Amino acid sequence: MVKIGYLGPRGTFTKLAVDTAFNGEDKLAFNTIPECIDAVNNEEIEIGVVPLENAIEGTVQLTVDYLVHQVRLPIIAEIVVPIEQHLLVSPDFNGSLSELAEVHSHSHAIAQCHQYLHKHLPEAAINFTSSTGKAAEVVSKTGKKIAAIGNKLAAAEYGLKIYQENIHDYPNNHTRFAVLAKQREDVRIKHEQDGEKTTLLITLPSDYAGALHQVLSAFSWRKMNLSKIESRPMKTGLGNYFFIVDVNQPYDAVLFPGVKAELEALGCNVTVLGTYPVYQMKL
Ligand SMILES: O=C(O)C(=O)Cc1ccccc1
Repeated sequence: MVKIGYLGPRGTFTKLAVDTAFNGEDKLAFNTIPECIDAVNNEEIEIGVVPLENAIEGTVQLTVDYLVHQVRLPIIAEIVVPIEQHLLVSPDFNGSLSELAEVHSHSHAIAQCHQYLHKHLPEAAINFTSSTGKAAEVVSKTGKKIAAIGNKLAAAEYGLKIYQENIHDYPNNHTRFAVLAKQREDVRIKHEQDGEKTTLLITLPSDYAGALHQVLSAFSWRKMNLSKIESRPMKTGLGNYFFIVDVNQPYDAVLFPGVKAELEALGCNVTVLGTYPVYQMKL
C-alpha cells in the first residue's frame, strides 16, 4: 500500500487535506515539514503532503526553502482546502477570554488570527508550535487555562471544546498543499481536477536595470499567464534573490523550452519544480 506522510500529529489542516484527497492509504504523521520531505526523499514513504501557501499569510517559507535549498522533490499535485480557525480550550474551562493566559498554534494560524488576538486576547502569551494539531495536543495534556488555534478535527481528536468559532481575520481563507512524490503513478487523487500549473525556479545572472522585465516578457509575448511570482533570498547575501513563478498551464514541449532557452540566453537559470493538476477541495 502507498504510504502518505503529512505534517502531523493528528488533527492538522494537512491531515484534513490528506483525508479529503486520498482514501484508504497508509497515512503517517511527521512532526515537521522537513522530516516529511526527507521521508519521501529517503523512500520511507511514497507521498508527502506539506502546506505551501495560505490566502491570508502567504507562502509557507519553510516548505519552499527546504524544497529549493535542501531536497528537490517534484510537486506532483496541489490540493486547495478551505481553512477555518477556531479557538479551542479544554472541556472543563468555563471562564472568560481574559482568563486565558496562553494561546498556542502554528505561526500561520496565529498570523491568520492576528486581529482577533489583538482585540480579544491582548494579554495572552503566544506560543508557536510545529502545527495546529500539536497545539491542540498541548492544551489537552496540560488542561490549564490555555487555548489552541486549530480546526474541528483537532477539537474532536483531542477532546477539546470550541470556545469561539471562525476567528480568522478574513473570510475566504484557503491553503494550498503540495503533494510531493518521486513517482507520479503513486499519486491517485479521486477528484475532478481544476486546471494545471507549472512552477519554475528562476535565478537572474546579476542585478541590472530591466532584468526582471526581460524575464517576464518571455512569458508575456507567448501569452503564458502567471498566477504567482515571488522573490526569495538566495541566502548568499543581501540583495540576492531567486524567483518562484507559477504558470497557469501544464509543461509542454514547445512554449516552456522556448522560455527556458530565451532566459538562458540572458544568463538566467531555469528549473521546473513541478507541473501538476490542481484540486479544489470542499470539506
Ligand atoms: O498546522 C497545521 O495544521 C498545518 O497543517 C499547517 C497549517 C497551518 C495553518 C493553516 C494551514 C496549514
